[in-house]
Amino acid sequence: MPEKTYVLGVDSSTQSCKALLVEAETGRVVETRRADHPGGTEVDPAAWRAALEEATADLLPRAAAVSVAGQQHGMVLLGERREPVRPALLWNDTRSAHEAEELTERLGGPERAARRVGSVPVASYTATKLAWTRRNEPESARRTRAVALPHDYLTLTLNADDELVTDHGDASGTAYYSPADRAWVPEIAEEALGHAPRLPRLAEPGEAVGRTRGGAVLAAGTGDNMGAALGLGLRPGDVALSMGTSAVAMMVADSPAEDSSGSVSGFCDATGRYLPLACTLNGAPVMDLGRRLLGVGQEEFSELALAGEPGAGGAVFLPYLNGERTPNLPDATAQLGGVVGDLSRENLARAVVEGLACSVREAMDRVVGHSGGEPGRVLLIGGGARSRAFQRILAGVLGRPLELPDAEEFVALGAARQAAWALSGDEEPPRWAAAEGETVEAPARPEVFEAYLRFRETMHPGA
Ligand SMILES: Nc1ncnc2c1ncn2[C@@H]1O[C@H](COP(=O)(O)OP(=O)(O)O)[C@@H](O)[C@H]1O
Ligand SMILES: O=C(CO)[C@@H](O)[C@H](O)COP(=O)(O)O
Repeated sequence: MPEKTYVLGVDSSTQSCKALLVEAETGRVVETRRADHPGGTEVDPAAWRAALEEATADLLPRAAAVSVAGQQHGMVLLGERREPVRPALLWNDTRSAHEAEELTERLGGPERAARRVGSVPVASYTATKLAWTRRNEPESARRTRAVALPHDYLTLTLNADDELVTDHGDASGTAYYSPADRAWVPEIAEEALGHAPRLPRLAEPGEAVGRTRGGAVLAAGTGDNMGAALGLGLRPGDVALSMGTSAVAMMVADSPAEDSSGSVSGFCDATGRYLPLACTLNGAPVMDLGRRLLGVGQEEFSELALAGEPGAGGAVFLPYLNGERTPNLPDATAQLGGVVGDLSRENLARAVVEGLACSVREAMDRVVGHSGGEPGRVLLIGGGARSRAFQRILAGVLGRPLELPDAEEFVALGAARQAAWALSGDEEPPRWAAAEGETVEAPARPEVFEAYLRFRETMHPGA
């Protein structure tokens, strides 16, 4: 029997690095590894590199091709010898909110900004972090020779040719890239940093960008959400909801979003199409906080929330733990309203999960509203999707069934598919069987979402 060919897909996301060894022909996952990342919104890229090495040590030698997908937007400043100049600032670091407003102004206001760089910049976008660094740490800015994204940096560490490369998907989250032109807008990076940094070469979808030292083909990699869309085989009309550190709602599209309201990020995907997306800063860690406060594990927290009443006895939770991006409230904190003397543990857990579900519904409504159509399938993925309470409560708040694809780690699976694509040299990604899954249904609870919006309007009028 001929030897099987394997490819390696990596997801270097906010909380951890996950690696899947996958059969190139079928997409069947044969091995899974994981290594933790440090917490915080500022991380030394060396820690990601160490996690990548740990998670892939015994898998990389078995792979004919490899691809790294990574958390989007993070600013990795590289010096003369390609060494990180300072810790990376992550997508969920809101310190550059003021610079985001300034950049939007400089680009001619929201409408022009959306046309020029695909999205209205918020603090997540890399360009705003460059401007923050120039203003607050001029020495770090001065020492910077090249700017990379997390996945570009990790791909560079694997590349025997030492070339810095990125893809259009992750590039589209920098705010110094034009999705309409599919090209960098280097003058934005230059103005933000105070001098022109080297930017990675933009690889085309499916391109083999080099080889590892062991001889495996290296794909360009991509942003984690683009990886998930590729891993899911997202079809027009499908909505993918990802419940990781962030909560994301995304669809695939044939043209850039250019949403001047700022609700929808106008990203590229990893296949040459586009990926309109709404992202919140507060995903699964909202449930982590809930279970810490109640002193229970994930299972018990889920059971408590399911035992609470729909509407949580009037308690309403705005889950903006780390500021928020959808809606754009970078300085917000979380708020619990409607608390009465007999608030039970069950209803407290319920309020936390309902608040999270409402914030996901808001993100999804914005993306679907922008697409102008009715959604087809709604797919739920990511670590937080394992919570039964979240599945059921979200289905109720959305008022529609949710599909739970039965595979896990779609970002790493998408990266593996990109690696197999680069290995094949074909025009299109390999056809792998779509993941089957369970459908979750629950009675519609429009009143829960209405109560959430009313409370939000009281706390943040006009948000
Ligand atoms: N059964 C569960 N219930 C609720 N949350 C969960 C469960 N399993 C994992 N999570 C949460 O999922 C998150 C990690 O998801 P993941 O998609 O890996 O994040 P990221 O890609 O941002 O690193 C963590 O906050 C973790 O606590
Ligand atoms: O900022 C965004 C998308 O614009 C986030 O979705 C990051 O890409 C981080 O993703 P996760 O770690 O939550 O998967």
